[in-house]
Amino acid sequence: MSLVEIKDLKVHYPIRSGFWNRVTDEVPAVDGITFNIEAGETYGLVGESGSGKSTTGKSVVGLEKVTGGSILYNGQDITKKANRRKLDYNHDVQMIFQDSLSSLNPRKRIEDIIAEPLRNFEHLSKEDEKLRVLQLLDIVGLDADALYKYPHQFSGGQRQRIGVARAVATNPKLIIADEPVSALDLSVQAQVLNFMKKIQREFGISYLFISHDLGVVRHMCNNIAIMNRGRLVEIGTRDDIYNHPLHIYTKRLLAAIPETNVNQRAAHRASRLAVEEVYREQQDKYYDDEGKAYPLVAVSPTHSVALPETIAKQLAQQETEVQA
Ligand SMILES: Nc1ncnc2c1ncn2[C@@H]1O[C@H](COP(=O)(O)OP(=O)(O)OP(=O)(O)O)[C@@H](O)[C@H]1O
Repeated sequence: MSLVEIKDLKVHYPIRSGFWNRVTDEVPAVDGITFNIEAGETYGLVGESGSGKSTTGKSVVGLEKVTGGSILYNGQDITKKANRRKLDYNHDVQMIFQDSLSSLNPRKRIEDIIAEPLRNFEHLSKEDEKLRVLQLLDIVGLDADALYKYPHQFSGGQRQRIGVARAVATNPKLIIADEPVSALDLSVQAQVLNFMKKIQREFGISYLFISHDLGVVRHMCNNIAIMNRGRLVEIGTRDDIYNHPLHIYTKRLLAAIPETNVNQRAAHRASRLAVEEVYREQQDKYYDDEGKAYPLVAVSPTHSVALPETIAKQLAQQETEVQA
């Protein structure tokens, strides 16, 4: 049994209009997605802005009401409130947000911010609480004098590390990290990601790592799902996604990773243009008549792509021949 099993999850937001504010339509933000997160792994959920990643993350934490499907945590469906309570779910599952400035209360000192989940769930003595907060600061590489400061007195990278310290305070089993490093400079990104990995090793945490950037996800995730217009278009291991991508949307995301090697830039630009041309000419092949992604089809035990079966198998075959 996987730690988390997301089965045909749907979250449709109602659109209201008119004098009576009636529901006249809906936005299928998440439109039937299925994937599993194993204990101790970092699972990547990747897609452009508006593809439904954050809505998925919020549903897993229990912050979003789901329209259909289920989210099993240790085999229990946590879309039902009674199960969340029974499982102590709010203790076991925490979230890290992109915008550390707005997610940390500006009027509270760091000591109180990090201690907040401890006060909610652990009820330690004052001395033990302080020791634990100091320990957490140490783990994320911040000095003890941080205790008495406020969020605005830290850099973006340091604030994000404070967010990580708060999220791991209660030894959670799963952390939903929603674009945790997108607002940071490249060098600081690497620092925060390394802390997240270190903490994962120490505490045995699983991450659902949400990002628009396949470049960042490569360093973090063993398994990756690519999300587009509320659906999953490709699922695979890191090797499947980076070395044998099949869906044109995945190829476009890969081509959008900036090339850091100056000598490779011309080749990178040429391959990016080639992908865009395929997209322009063949995009009908990749989506159904309503412009939606097809159901996923397995082309190997680890790799699935959202295409009609014959096309999926044909593309997988071509990919194998190119590699050989
Ligand atoms: N509360 C809401 N009411 C109505 N529509 C919403 C709501 N929240 C999100 N949406 C819509 O649902 C879709 C998915 O949004 P979501 O925030 O999950 O995407 P995302 O992939 O996380 O994008 P971003 O990275 O920009 O946050 C978008 O079309 C968005 O406009």
